[in-house]
Amino acid sequence: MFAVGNTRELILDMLMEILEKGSYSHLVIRDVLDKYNYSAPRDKAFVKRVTEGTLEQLIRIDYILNLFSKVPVSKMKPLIRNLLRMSVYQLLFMESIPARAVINEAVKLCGKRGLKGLSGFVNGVLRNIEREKEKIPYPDREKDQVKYLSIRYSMPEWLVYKWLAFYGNKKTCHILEGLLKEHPVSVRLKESLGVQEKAGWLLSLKKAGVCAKEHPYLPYAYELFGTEGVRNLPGFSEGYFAVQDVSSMLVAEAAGIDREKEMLALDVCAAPGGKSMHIAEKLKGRGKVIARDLSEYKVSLIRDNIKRMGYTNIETRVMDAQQSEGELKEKADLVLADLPCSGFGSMGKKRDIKYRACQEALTELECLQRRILDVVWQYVKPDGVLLYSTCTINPDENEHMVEWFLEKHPFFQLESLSPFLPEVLKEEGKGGMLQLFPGVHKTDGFFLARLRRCRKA
Ligand SMILES: C[S@@+](CC[C@H](N)C(=O)[O-])C[C@H]1O[C@@H](n2cnc3c(N)ncnc32)[C@H](O)[C@@H]1O
Repeated sequence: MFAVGNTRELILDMLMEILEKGSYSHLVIRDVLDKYNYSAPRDKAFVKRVTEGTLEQLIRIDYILNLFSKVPVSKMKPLIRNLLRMSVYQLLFMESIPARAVINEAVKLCGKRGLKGLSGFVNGVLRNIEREKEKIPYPDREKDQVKYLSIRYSMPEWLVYKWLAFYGNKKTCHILEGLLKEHPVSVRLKESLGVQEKAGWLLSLKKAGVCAKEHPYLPYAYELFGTEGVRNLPGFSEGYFAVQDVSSMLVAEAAGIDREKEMLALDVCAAPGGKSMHIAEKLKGRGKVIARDLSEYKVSLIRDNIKRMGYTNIETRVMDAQQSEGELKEKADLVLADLPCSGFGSMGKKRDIKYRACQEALTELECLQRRILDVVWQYVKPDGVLLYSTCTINPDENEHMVEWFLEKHPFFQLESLSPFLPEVLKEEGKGGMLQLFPGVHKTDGFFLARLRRCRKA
């Protein structure tokens, strides 16, 4: 079990791993919480909150540190800069923790990690911030809106600039606010579960201190509050549920599966298998899903999930979606192209995405998306459906990508998503594309388009 002292040490190590070594935050946090699952829920909640919060508010925290420290954040020793960052997060955003405790623990940790000589510096910077925290001068919104929003919401300036240009002031502010709101874990409960099994699951979650709320969009979607990790929850190993954002669940809904007909669905970028499994479930054993991904490792993630959830009608394959698989030409009733993307829609859960992104990487991703789309449309039978989706809110990867595709492949047509969507989204999906935004919709940011192949090429 970890206690207060080493709880903070653990957070420091996690931040070093994520911010200095480049590991993915959601994986680091998940692995640590799984490893220390036996620890007190309060300690686990603290570790998660401080680590995620520090990442979420990093730009604002660094801005403040640069105001109060003679040494710029970029020139500090990595251990010191991350110790200061996590301490500033606690001073500014966790009122329930006495400032004295935050500062003392930081000074102690500094010495424990062999940097006793810098403990005076750490002490001084944190004390000054604590004293002045109500009077911190932020950039003037009127004079420099981009800078103001960037620091206020800890979003890189180039992204704020891009979103203001695409979406305007009001929507951009909604998105920025939405990304900073609490993001509970959402899960898809197997629709095939009986009433008693479902009631038993809800009860055992309650006993485990987890509050499960039905999501307003879909009856089998639940949001889980008060959990620091899902793998140890009741029902996980039994395969009762899959972790999936509600936006992603809409893809299998949009597939419009006719349970009377056998069908072949092909998911060309399927790992870890969330949408493939959901489609397999909707098929109810009629027909098959072929779930492909780029590497053996990625496909092993799909296999693990299929095994846990108990689906039998999914076949997995390692395959680069840029390569053509001749035997599948015009064979699939449904092709799902849930492509690698910038992931801006899931920044609320994967808090380091915003710091990793850059325009060059976006341009590369768009080229990859075009190359994949240019191959995978061929698998769609005449009269079959191609679903294109991303978990981003970047129009170049979404609406503009669909426009590009339709121009090049005019034998596809957008088809209304409305018949497949929950009531509140029907209007927005009627043109065949649906863009969901954090802070505007009750989901992560996500894009979906339904394209019908009208004839042969
Ligand atoms: C958005 S994720 C897919 C999520 C998945 N559909 C789900 O619902 O669980 C994109 C996937 O594309 C895969 N990928 C990236 N490049 C690929 C390529 N050239 N061919 C096939 N898969 C690729 C990645 O490994 C990643 O698993």
